[in-house]
Amino acid sequence: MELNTIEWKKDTLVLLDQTKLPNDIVYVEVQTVEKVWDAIHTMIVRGAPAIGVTAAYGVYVAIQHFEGSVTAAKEEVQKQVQYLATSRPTAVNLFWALERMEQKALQIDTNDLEMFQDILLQEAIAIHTEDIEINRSIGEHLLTLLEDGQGVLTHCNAGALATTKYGTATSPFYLAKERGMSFKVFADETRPRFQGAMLTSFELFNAGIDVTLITDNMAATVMAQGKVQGVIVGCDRVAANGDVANKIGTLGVAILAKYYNIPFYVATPTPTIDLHCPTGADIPIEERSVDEVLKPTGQYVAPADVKVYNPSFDVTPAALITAIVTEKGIIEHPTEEKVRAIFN
Ligand SMILES: CSC[C@H]1O[C@H](OP(=O)(O)O)[C@H](O)[C@@H]1O
Repeated sequence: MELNTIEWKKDTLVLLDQTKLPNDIVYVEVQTVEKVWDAIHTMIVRGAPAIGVTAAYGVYVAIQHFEGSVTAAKEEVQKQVQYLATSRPTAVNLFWALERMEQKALQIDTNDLEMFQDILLQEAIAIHTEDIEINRSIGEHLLTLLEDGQGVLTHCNAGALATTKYGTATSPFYLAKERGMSFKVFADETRPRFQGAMLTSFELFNAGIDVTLITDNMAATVMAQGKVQGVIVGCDRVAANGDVANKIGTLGVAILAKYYNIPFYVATPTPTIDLHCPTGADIPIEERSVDEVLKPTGQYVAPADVKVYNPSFDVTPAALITAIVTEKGIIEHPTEEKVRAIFN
């Protein structure tokens, strides 16, 4: 069953509604910039790279039916870029994509509105197609760090559903299957939104990849039992010094990996590296609704009025990271100097 996280089809943005998985496969047409904002904010589409690609299309959707001068259209682009930037705060891919679309718009030298609109659409499509190659390349680099048959633990969903194909952390699993290799993947459920259970175990099982779902409190056990020889996670923003913001719970897994001397890899598209962000302490961490914790599947699992703290991400310091694995290469034992060098 081929699932498309994001599609540009018949001049319309179509998103797989990830809030309905794994029970229902529902695609939604997103035809206004407000609905693009809502799709990102409510996590119909989620995952740093997928958020970036969706935002890029969102900029085009905002002026798709615009009427007026190109100058006015450019002003509208700038206004809607600012609006889309408020949809979620942590994944830097959102801001990277919006900045790229805005710069493209401002550089277009034409008074022909249709030409202006088409050039912007082509830029969004380019961001979309580039994501596929980035993910495949990350997978190739990760495969050089792994051995066929190893147990690999992953947290949250940095899979095909978080991107446009392959995923980032899951890319080596898909490439391995194409080549007759196989890893034993352990996907933890990843409360409170259960991306590991609802998305990662779903997409890998659907792809015929060996995946075992574990609860969030089992990472230490599978490591202690020698079932895990590597950890691969995604990321939402990498600071210039190599600190990484990723789904809440990542820090705990990194600490356990350090204790059990298990390599901890962060699969990182370079658009997720924010050189303007000096350290992990400077990364804005999204806090989401208390209802995500109180009633994760609709029924209360705690008193309705109890206090809840629900940061959606945490920060793993560079010292706990064995390597940041990008499409451009591997940054072993990341430091600011090494992170900046990947762009040279
Ligand atoms: C390659 S996806 C990166 C990242 O995004 C996920 O967060 P969310 O599901 O809230 O968008 C998770 O942190 C993944 O690791």
